[in-house]
Amino acid sequence: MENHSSCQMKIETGDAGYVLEDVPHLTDYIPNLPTYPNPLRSNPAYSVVKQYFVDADDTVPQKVVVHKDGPRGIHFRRAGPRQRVYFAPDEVHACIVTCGGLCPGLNTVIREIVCALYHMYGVTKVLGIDGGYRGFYSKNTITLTPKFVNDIHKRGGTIIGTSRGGHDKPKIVDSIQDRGINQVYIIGGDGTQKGAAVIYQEVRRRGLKAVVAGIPKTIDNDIPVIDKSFGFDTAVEEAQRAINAAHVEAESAENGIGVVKLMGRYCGFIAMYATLASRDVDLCLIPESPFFLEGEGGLLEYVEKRLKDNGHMVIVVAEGAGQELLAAESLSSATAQDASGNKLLQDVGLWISDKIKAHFAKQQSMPITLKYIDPTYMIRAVPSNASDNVYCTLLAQSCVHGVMAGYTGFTSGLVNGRQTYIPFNRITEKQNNVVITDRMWARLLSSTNQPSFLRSKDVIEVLKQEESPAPTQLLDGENSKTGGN
Ligand SMILES: Nc1ncnc2c1ncn2[C@@H]1O[C@H](COP(=O)(O)OP(=O)(O)OP(=O)(O)O)[C@@H](O)[C@H]1O
Ligand SMILES: O=P(O)(O)OC[C@H]1O[C@](O)(CO)[C@@H](O)[C@@H]1O
Ligand SMILES: [Mg+2]
Repeated sequence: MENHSSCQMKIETGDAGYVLEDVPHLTDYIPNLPTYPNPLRSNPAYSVVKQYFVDADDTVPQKVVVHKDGPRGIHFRRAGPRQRVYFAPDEVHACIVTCGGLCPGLNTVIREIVCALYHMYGVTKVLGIDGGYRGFYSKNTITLTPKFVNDIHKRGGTIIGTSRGGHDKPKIVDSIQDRGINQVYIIGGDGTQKGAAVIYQEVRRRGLKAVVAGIPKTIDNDIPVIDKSFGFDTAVEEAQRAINAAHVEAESAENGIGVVKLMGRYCGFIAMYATLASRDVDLCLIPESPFFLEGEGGLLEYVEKRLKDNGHMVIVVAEGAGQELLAAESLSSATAQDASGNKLLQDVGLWISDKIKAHFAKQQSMPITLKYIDPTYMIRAVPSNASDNVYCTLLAQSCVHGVMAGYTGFTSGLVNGRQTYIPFNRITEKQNNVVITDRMWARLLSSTNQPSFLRSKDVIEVLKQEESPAPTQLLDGENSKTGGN
């Protein structure tokens, strides 16, 4: 087996096209570190479990659909407890930070990191960094104990606060170094993981024995490689309440239309799944699929037809959909950004509602009643549901096992149903989005019976994008992991 190791990438290749995209380890830059037997060996809950410890050579394939002569493809290191650990319990000084927007399950992840450290590894020094990255250098810390976090999984939000912007590398790493922190757990989305990668590089450059690990968070589901992000199921479930309300309102009026705007800045996973789950939706609009309003085959024509056929309709629109149409009409700047540099969006739900109202007002022959429901923040501010709670628990425990085993510069993530350690660069190199030529979007189109709105120039554009996949991409339809094919 060949080994190509560098500060950036640690890649091992094997027979039949096997590739291990490994994660860094403390010993890559600090030699001769002492190791200790894993305390789980004497933990009555685990010592009886056969093969509880993960074999050092266990890896998980990114691609599970293979062809007879195809390469075995990229693998990631399997997560789980190792026989030996690189920290003595009383040596550990851990901290947890949450960054970016809220997501159901944040508190569960915090709770389970604290409890895994305490109960599995005997660690008793765990700090919460208050209010995202900027909290490292501008706020006091919060002491986290199992008692303090006991009930927090029942609450939405994050008990340690979050923020956008404020990623000041030298100040953050100074704070880690000055406080003697040697385990940094960073929970957040794509931006946060980019920030974590930068912190890891600086910690390594300074030669600190401090592990930096990420846990992916985003209800948008825009993080690549992983099966799906925690909180996504909860958000889709919560979105049903808004869609149900829109349906009830629409059904009860003559030519009733319910419009629901859901989150999804650059990708439409929440809208797509909420639509598929509901069956009451007649039209779903997402950022990945362009649409147009006027003329033959346009949105307004479809709305008219649907009302004539069925008397009412429900429209679900992801917040990032149709932004180019709004920008073309708007006088305000389309380049406005939040503190992290994310594009600030215009209200597509309001815009589309106004367009539909204006269209039917002009016609006069068909009076409509339109109700616009915007549950945007409601679907992410709720506590996580039962399955997300279990998912969060496994993610948090897997991350703690990896950190105790001395791995660093990684994000914990579920790949094909297995917990793995993924190098930061694989998580940050691109964003996940709905592939509109995949089966899942076709399923949606056939469930709503909506037109695809694709004109020949859009089809050419989509096909062009498909022909030039990212160089590292081996998977067919990898981007549409959620729901699979
Ligand atoms: N390229 C980057 N380098 C360093 N830090 C970054 C980078 N991008 C974002 N960050 C920092 O990461 C934090 C979170 O980023 P952001 O607000 O984009 O949310 P996110 O983690 O992507 O989560 P979500 O989009 O799901 O809400 C912010 O504090 C931001 O300053
Ligand atoms: O108002 P905030 O906190 O910036 O968050 C809004 C954004 O956060 C997300 O939920 C996650 O990125 C997006 O869907 C949304 O655009
Ligand atoms: Mg983001």
